Amino acid sequence: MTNHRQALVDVAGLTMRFGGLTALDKLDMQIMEGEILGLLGPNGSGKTTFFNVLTGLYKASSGTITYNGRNVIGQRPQEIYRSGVARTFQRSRLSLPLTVFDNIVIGDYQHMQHGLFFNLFRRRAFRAEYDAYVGKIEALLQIFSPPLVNRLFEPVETFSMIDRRRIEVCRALLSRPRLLLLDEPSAGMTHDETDALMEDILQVRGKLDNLSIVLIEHEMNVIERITDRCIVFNYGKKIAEGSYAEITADANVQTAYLGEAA
Ligand SMILES: Nc1ncnc2c1ncn2[C@@H]1O[C@H](COP(=O)(O)OP(=O)(O)OP(=O)(O)O)[C@@H](O)[C@H]1O
Repeated sequence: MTNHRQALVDVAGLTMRFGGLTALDKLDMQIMEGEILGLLGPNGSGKTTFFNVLTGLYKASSGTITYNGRNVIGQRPQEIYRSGVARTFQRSRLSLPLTVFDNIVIGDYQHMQHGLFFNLFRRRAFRAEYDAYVGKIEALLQIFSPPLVNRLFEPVETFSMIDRRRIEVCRALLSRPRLLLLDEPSAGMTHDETDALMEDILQVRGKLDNLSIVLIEHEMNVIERITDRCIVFNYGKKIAEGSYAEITADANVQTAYLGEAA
């Protein structure tokens, strides 16, 4: 961990309106190279909207997100993905009857030489690309979750919840992103499963050089354990920023959470 990190992403004046609702309100923030940044805030505070704008699913009403020296606002999701931003979703996007291999490859179809359907249905003709994918996926699973390597061609529906989550994270990592966005990876898992998944994520960060991770998470023990820094949203604004200890001691953060519970 170095103290002189560069900003990988620079967000300035980012505003996202849905009709009369302002989901992101003149947001200024940075994501630093190699950090694990926790994104916190009450329900509806704009966290997922931020991911959706950063990955090109929504076009911001105003403001900029500078990544790789370019403003991503207005770029298509595929362009942003190809430039190294990958994500997981709050709800699983796995196709349960398909194998681990197929699910992971589908996630990367934008990088494929011959397009998704060509590859899925004409595998023999494109053996070389197929073999390269098997090799890449095995290498990734070996880093992330070695027991999954031997189950590459089993359907996802036969896997536990935590393994499914691992598969989703591997799918996001296949493109070797510089920035990985994880939307509530602990959702639906037990404490033990969550602990194990977080351990895996720390392992991955240790092995994939300079990967930045932004984690939306409600489990405070997860945030405390794996983040280097946290940012707290409330009503689409950044209300606090700092270490876990700093943000949990912050009066504005306490009010935002207590206000929600009241
Ligand atoms: N596509 C949309 N159309 C209209 N309103 C939306 C849309 N997406 C999000 N919103 C609204 O924007 C606000 C922020 O939602 P968002 O999902 O970003 O919050 P969040 O912090 O991720 O919440 P949670 O922790 O519940 O996932 C909410 O009021 C939500 O209803």
